[in-house]
Amino acid sequence: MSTTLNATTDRIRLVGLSARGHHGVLPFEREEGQLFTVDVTLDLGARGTAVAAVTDSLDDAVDYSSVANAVVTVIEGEPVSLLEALADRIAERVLAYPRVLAAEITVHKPQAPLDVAFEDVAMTIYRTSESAGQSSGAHAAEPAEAEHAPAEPRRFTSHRAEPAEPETAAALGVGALPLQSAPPPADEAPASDPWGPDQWMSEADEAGAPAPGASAQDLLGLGESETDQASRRSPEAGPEHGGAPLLGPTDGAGPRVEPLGGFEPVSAVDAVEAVDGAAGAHAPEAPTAVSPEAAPVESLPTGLPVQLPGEGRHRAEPSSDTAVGSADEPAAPHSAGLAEAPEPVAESFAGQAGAYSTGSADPVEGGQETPGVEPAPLPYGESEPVAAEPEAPAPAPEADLPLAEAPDSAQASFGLTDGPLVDGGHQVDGAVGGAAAPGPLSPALAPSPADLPETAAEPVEAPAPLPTTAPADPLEQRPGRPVGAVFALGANAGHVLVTLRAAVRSLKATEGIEVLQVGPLARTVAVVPEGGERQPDYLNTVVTVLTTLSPRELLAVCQALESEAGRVRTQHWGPRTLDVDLVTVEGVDSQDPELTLPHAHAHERAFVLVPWSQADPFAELGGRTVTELAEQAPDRSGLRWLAFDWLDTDNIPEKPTGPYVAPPVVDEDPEPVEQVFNATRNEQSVIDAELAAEYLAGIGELPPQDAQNPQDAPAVQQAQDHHGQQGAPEAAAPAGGAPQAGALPDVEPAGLEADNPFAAASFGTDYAVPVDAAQVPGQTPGPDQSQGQAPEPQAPDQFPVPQVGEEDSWEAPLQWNEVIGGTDGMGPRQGS
Ligand SMILES: Nc1ncnc2c1ncn2[C@@H]1O[C@H](COP(=O)(O)OP(=O)(O)OP(=O)(O)O)[C@@H](O)[C@H]1O
Ligand SMILES: Nc1nc2c(c(=O)[nH]1)N=C(CO)CN2
Repeated sequence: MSTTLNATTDRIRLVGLSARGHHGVLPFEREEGQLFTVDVTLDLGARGTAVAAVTDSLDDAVDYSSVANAVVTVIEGEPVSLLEALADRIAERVLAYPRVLAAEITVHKPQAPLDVAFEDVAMTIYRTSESAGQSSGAHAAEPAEAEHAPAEPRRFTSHRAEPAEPETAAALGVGALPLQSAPPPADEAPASDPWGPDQWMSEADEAGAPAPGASAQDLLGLGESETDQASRRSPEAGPEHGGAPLLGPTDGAGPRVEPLGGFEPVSAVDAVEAVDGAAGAHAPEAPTAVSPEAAPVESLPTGLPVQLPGEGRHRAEPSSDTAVGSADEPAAPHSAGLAEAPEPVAESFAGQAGAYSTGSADPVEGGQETPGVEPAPLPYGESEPVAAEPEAPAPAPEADLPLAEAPDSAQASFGLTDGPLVDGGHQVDGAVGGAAAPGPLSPALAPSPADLPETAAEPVEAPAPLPTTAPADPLEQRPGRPVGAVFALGANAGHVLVTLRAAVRSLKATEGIEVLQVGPLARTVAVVPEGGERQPDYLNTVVTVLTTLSPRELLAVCQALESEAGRVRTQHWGPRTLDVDLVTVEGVDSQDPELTLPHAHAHERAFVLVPWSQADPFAELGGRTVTELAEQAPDRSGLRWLAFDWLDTDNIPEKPTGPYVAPPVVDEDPEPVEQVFNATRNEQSVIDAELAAEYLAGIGELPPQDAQNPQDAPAVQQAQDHHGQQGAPEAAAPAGGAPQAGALPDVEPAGLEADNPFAAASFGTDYAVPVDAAQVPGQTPGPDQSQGQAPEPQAPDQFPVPQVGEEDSWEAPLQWNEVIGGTDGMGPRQGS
């Protein structure tokens, strides 16, 4: 196969078309997806743009925006195993456009699961239009043919430059234009495709786009598999590496796999170039991103040791039945400077959609939502685009009502019903479910018992029947569309690793919650109240989600997870088998002591901020980036390591050592909770409504029509029960003590041992000592094991400074490493 790509042909180049795809050989690639970026050079032949140049009409041009969307649709479409197959499908798609004589496709897979540091894997193929080849052989776009183009301009001005109109191109006489050998379907996404395209990324999913699906011929013999690639020690060994210039002729059957020096995804529009100069413009640009695998440990703010992931990265790991997929993040550039930088979920939650708007069919920018249109909910995995052109009447007047005045019709289309109302922590009896439709998340997020470890917490149950009345508590309100939320998890007693894994699984299985990202596991020095007893290191992580639950329901989820992990509250900031805090809920600001949002201390906790910044590099909190906050957090030096594959492998760094701390035992009766309504919804903070619309489109749902209806608000019964039993005492107490950013204590590190975990947390020294240095069996002080108790908590009127103890006082205690980790369910050593 020859090429028409040369300096004499007109070309359109789209660079950095990025989207999340689920292509790959490995199961996790199929499940979790990853970033793919595509560069496309369309060869229009010699003077291929001459007609459009004269008419200045899009009808006579190749609509690059349509091409861009078609490419993204392929990326997001049916998963394939090999880059070869993906590139071929993209080539086939773009070659179906009239006037496109040939195309060079480069597919970047910068997060490919290689076991070596790398920046990118890129495969380039070059394909000519089959018809071009047939009609004019290797010279599909001879200048002589192109010269006919301007001769009859009136004949083609009425044609749109879309696929499936080959006659249009033929009429132009601009080269030998391709026949439409692969007429595209109107709907590119297979109905059963569990990774159906994000609606907002495929709005130009036009009828002219060709069908995906490479021919067997194309799929055969086009190079090695990604598994083979991954097994090599270097990606340079591709079959055709290093040969042809990128815009020069290549063997159409021979994709290239190139290690590139990085790339910079850019928006399709910005990136489009009408390349009319010489070849060579395809040189890799200076990298602005550091791939996770390639990033040095030193790139982390704290310089802490990092366990590089064995499979490239760690993201949310959907359980086998949670492959919703459609809420995956859209194209987004990599973050820079992070040792592990999974692509951000659609947007940082601080900038997401106005989910707490009135919720009743409120229109969304971009026409993603269709007020009044209520198609039947689709099962997960089915992709039904949200109508782009609403046929329904304008939003009802009540859509603009304040939240407290939201109509009672709100819940219907979400179907998140059949649960008791969480009414400030008290179930309202007599509730009746309002909607029969299943919740949009429930089918896909239904727990799989097999997925749960032995000690896994049970998934939070589906909401129960609904009451007819409820207080106008903003925290009770379910969002009008899925919103972002962030959970922080920490544990330092019991089987910590098992517990945290179980908690993540439970979150994934919780109805109304879709886990987007699971942060790395961070081993952190325990931050304890000033004067408090030292504690073993924590393992911390953060989970970002999309949710349709109300803030109080999310708090109930937190408490249910804690209870399922066997947590009992014996002291403020005491050792715990599991602590789950709700860090943020998009659009919600609350000073309610029972549920303060954002969490009162999150902005100053490196053990929250660092995993969070890794899970969502673009996250913001209080107007500052989480990354920045992490760097300034007083406990930042208490980070010992990060592990990114912690859900998938036991091959994590050294687990915390020190005395085993038995889970505390409850010793007090619950007290009633005094409900305080002191929350607001800050709709001004919500700037991107499309994310949620895209999410809903992806799961085959429309936004709820009646999400504000408190009577339809469900509850998590299990969580509710736990809340009432165990959350009450502490919930009744003010959760104050949160300092303002910038008012943190300035503590000096003098006199501390570098490997003193408590000192490290307290005094901001750069703590990056090898883990072994901290392993001093029997030397780590901690609470009294015999009682599992620690001193009384101090009044939380200031940021607690981690306590620096005197000499270690414990003797030969059971080492935490012996009980903390593993999935074997082994309990603490007895009799030691
Ligand atoms: N954003 C929030 N997330 C979780 N709990 C919160 C939040 N805001 C307030 N609370 C209240 O805080 C109470 C105490 O929570 P918890 O026992 O987890 O505190 P802690 O872990 O000892 O301290 P911290 O909340 O500072 O981590 C809970 O009963 C809950 O009602
Ligand atoms: N390192 C670390 N320290 C803590 C943590 C935690 O999760 N990690 N949680 C606390 C109370 O929730 C108090 N201190």
